[in-house]
Amino acid sequence: MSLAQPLLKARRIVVKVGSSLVTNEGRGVDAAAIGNWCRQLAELAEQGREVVMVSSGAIAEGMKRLGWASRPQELHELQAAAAVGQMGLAQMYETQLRAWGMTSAQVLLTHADLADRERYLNARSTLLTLLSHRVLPVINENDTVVNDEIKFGDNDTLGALVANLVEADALVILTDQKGLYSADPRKHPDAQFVHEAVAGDPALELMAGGAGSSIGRGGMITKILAAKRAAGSGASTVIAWGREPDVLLRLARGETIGTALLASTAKLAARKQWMMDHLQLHGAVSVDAGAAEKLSREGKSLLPIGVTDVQGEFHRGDVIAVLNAQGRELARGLSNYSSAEARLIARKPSADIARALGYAAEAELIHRDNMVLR
Ligand SMILES: Nc1ncnc2c1ncn2[C@@H]1O[C@H](COP(=O)(O)OP(=O)(O)O)[C@@H](O)[C@H]1O
Ligand SMILES: N[C@@H](CCC(=O)OP(=O)(O)O)C(=O)O
Repeated sequence: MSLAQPLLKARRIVVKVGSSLVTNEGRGVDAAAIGNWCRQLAELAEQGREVVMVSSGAIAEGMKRLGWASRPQELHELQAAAAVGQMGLAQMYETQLRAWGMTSAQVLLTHADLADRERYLNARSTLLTLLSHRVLPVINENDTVVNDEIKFGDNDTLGALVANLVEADALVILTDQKGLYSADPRKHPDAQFVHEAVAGDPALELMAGGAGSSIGRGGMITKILAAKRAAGSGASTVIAWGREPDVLLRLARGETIGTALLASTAKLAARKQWMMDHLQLHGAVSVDAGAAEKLSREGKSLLPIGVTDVQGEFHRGDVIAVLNAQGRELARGLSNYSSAEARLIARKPSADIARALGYAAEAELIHRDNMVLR
């Protein structure tokens, strides 16, 4: 049986690295390890792939800089450590990526940012814009502003949410083990290696234990759940050892290293299903026959020029219906503009949006990737 190669054809990839790898088990930001991944990231970019990095390590690095031997219990102490350590992380990625000719950007996110539809769309647009400029975003949780309830808690979950956000084709989780075993290999040296499985298979959750070191947080269970979440938007996950030589390049060449957790649904179908299940209607726009034809027959985005009427009050990021001249619902999707803005730009060419509003977000009122035909 030949094994799947989730990265071989992946165009957009999210790579997550854990604290113990990034900080060499808490000894401090590991320049050699980060340099190694950055070299590979630059080569992937050279191949025309878009990569987003999700890196942990801020708390571990901050603790080292502050001279703290053990991890504090107090949340604000952890947040302070993260603020200190994030400087070192960002500096290291910036320096190493620049050495390989890459421009990097720092993005700090919280759960609340992605739960709020407007901020979700803003984060998505910013990340996609960075990628379109061939900039490599380096993401971490914004530890300064999070409390227990709204924390991602572990960066595996953040990696999966970013994969959903940018509609990545694949998520790579680099850790201190070769992949998933049938039980925690630190406690069960005879555990069997899992080469491939379907993401979301409940049997996987029984195999996975908690963190193996005092540095990492989530352990294998959060990686299994992250793979399930990433599969929700059609991305397959690979869990692999971060110190495996040329791990990213070899995965991209189709080598079967680590554990592949495969998404069973296609990317766009999964995302659209998610939209249908989660979002309620906030308003509607009527469109002319030309726009109706473009949407229904050609699967195109809805541009403001085709909009003849705007109904209800909605915000950027709300779901609205698209109606034809007879009032039949053709589609629904996420609006890039509020109802007030939509009224100002209706019937106008997209080139006039900036003049009408004083700024332009997107050329489309609803992008086709954010739209489901009825
Ligand atoms: N079934 C399993 N297979 C592999 N590793 C496991 C398993 N169950 C628990 N673990 C533990 O998970 C650890 C990796 O998680 P963690 O320490 O949080 O790393 P990271 O910092 O990379 O997120 C491994 O070192 C291992 O001890
Ligand atoms: N934002 C925290 C993330 C901690 C965390 O999730 O670590 P890990 O389980 O090693 O990915 C930090 O940078 O320290």
